[in-house]
Amino acid sequence: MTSTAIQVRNLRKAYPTKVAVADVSFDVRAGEIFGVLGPNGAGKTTTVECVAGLRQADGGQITVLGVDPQAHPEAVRARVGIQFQEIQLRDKITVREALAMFAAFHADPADVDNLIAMLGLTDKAHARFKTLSGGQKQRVSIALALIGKPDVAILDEMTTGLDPQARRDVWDAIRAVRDARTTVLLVTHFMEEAERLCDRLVLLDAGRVVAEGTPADLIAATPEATSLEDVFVARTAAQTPRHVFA
Ligand SMILES: Nc1ncnc2c1ncn2[C@@H]1O[C@H](COP(=O)(O)OP(=O)(O)OP(=O)(O)O)[C@@H](O)[C@H]1O
Repeated sequence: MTSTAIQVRNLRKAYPTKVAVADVSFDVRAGEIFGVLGPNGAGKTTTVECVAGLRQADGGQITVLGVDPQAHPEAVRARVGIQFQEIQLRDKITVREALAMFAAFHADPADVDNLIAMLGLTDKAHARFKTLSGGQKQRVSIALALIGKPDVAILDEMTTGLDPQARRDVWDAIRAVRDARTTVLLVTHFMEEAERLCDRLVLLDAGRVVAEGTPADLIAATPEATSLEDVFVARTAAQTPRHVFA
């Protein structure tokens, strides 16, 4: 039987001027790649920040690996790897040094060189962080999320700024992570990424769930849709596909 890694029930989060998450519920099964999709401002980042215990929700219940991240954020963060959109590292540190430094914070870290190879950074292992391209820095941030061998990895816009080949390399790496039994919660704007990579996904719009299922199920359930992008346009208030990539 497949177990549930993450359960979100009736999540609500309002900022002083905006209800970011009105009512969001979904289940993520252990060992799957689960996507959180939606137009700009749909509440994706706020949702995953609440799941990670980085933000206090106003209502609803969340469990991650059986633990409430709102009540016990430290316990959840010990088992969850989070990719930060902007990583701050000293300019002179090398890729390998950075990963080794973060590995030292964990009792049973991943092998630094394997992780570097998995993310296609072997020839940059001894390069200083400041000399890396945006895409290479992005891959370092993914490696840092995985260094503690987390049971759950939360990746927010992980391939933004990557060229098509680098994006495909990262997809392969994420599949390898999933195949090694890590559950992956993925926020993405890229419909092709979601279609190819996600086992299941939830589509948010204006802080609510408008669709949930496998990419194939969602396409089949939407009249005249032949791609996830068609589903996105049909089910959200996004006016044109261009909005998706804004
Ligand atoms: N700290 C904050 N204070 C006030 N409003 C915020 C804050 N963070 C987010 N918001 C607003 O809440 C809404 C949801 O934001 P959130 O970042 O969760 O959406 P998102 O789906 O991740 O958007 P994007 O795709 O643009 O990153 C947006 O309207 C955003 O402007």
